[in-house]
Parts: sequence; structure tokens; C-alpha cells
Amino acid sequence: MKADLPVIELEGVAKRYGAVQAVRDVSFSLPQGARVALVGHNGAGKTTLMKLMLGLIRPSAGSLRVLGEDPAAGVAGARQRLGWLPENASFNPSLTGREVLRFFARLKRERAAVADDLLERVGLSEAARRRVGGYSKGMRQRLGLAQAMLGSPRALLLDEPTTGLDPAVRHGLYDMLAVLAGGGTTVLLSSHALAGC
Ligand SMILES: Nc1ncnc2c1ncn2[C@@H]1O[C@H](COP(=O)(O)OP(=O)(O)OP(=O)(O)O)[C@@H](O)[C@H]1O
Repeated sequence: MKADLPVIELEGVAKRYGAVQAVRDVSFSLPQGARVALVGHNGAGKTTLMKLMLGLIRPSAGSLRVLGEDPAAGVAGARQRLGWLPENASFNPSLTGREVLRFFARLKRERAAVADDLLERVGLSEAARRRVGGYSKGMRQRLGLAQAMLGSPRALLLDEPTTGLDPAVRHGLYDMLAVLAGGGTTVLLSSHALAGC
């Protein structure tokens, strides 16, 4: 695979749900290590764009490439090289952060030790044995980020990861994303407002 291949590439992408035109004529290209925000009002089409990139839905027009492949082409395709934090991700509140992340690690065929390393990277080591039901919003978002980072994805798609976070926690998250992008991970996040980025 060529090193300069864009990680994510969209060309004239549109998506229609029946009568609703959710996305129209979107084109962009994200190289390795890019850190980009999709900013738009409620219903602007941010989540739709992420689902298209993940291959969960197909475009009505245009084309998408993730590392040169059609993300909707198959389960073993490009989707496995993306990490996704869905909007309003929620976890079983009766499990500890460690149990949650180890569960997702098994789904991604990662070792438990990888999950424990990620908990440390997102600053949740000390809280790892506490139940998620007692986590703050910022702690849950960091757990979600760790879940998205399992499997060493080439790109992270984070759907409104900063909603409900106070400025200090938000900036802590940005610092973490800057480090990841510096290491070559492409980071795409969505937000309602520029102030949220
Ligand atoms: N499965 C669906 N069926 C029908 N319409 C849909 C579906 N998913 C999204 N839409 C519509 O597509 C448009 C874009 O929705 P989308 O969720 O992508 O926007 P968004 O920018 O992520 O919004 P928000 O900021 O509120 O999360 C909206 O008008 C929405 O109602």
C-alpha cells in the first residue's frame, strides 16, 4: 500500500433517506495524521457522513475510499481499520471500566493487556476497577475513546465526543487527540459548534 494514499477520501458524496437529502456533494481527502472537525447544526449530516465512511450505509451518489477500499465492500474490509466513538455511546453501568474494555478487546481479538494499556493512556487506570455507572461524563467519554482506539485503527471517527464536557476535560481530550494525530492516526471529530472543537 502506498504511503501517500489518503486514509479517507470522499468524492461527490450524497446520501438521501427517502425524501430527506441528508448529505449533498461532499468531497474531501484526509491524509495520515490529519486532525479535522466536522462542524454543523443538528441534522446537518455529520453522523450520516461517519456512517458512510464506516460502510454502515451506502451513498446515493459519489464514491468513498478508506485506505483505497470501498468501506461498504465487506466485513473484513476497511472498516476494521477505523475506530468509531458513536454519539451518546453507553456502556453497561454494572461493569467496571476494565471489564467493559476487555469485553470490547475480545471482540476485536486484542489481548486483555492491550485494553489495560489503553485505560492507562486515557487516564482511567485508577478508575479501572470502578463501575461505569459511577463514572462522570468525561470518564465515560475517555472510556469510549479507549474503545475506539482498540485494534490500532488508522483513523478515529468521533461523533460529538465533547458534548457535555467542561472546558478543562474537553481540552484534555484535545491534547490526547493531538498526541494520537502526532503519532500518525487520522482524527475526525464532529461537533455542533466551533467553540466545541
Ligand atoms: N435512518 C434515517 N432515516 C431517515 N432520515 C434520517 C436517518 N438518519 C438521519 N436522517 C436524517 O438525515 C439528516 C442528517 O442526520 P444526521 O444524523 O446525519 O445529522 P447530524 O449532523 O449528525 O445531527 P446531530 O448533530 O443532531 O447528531 C437529518 O435530517 C436526519 O433526520
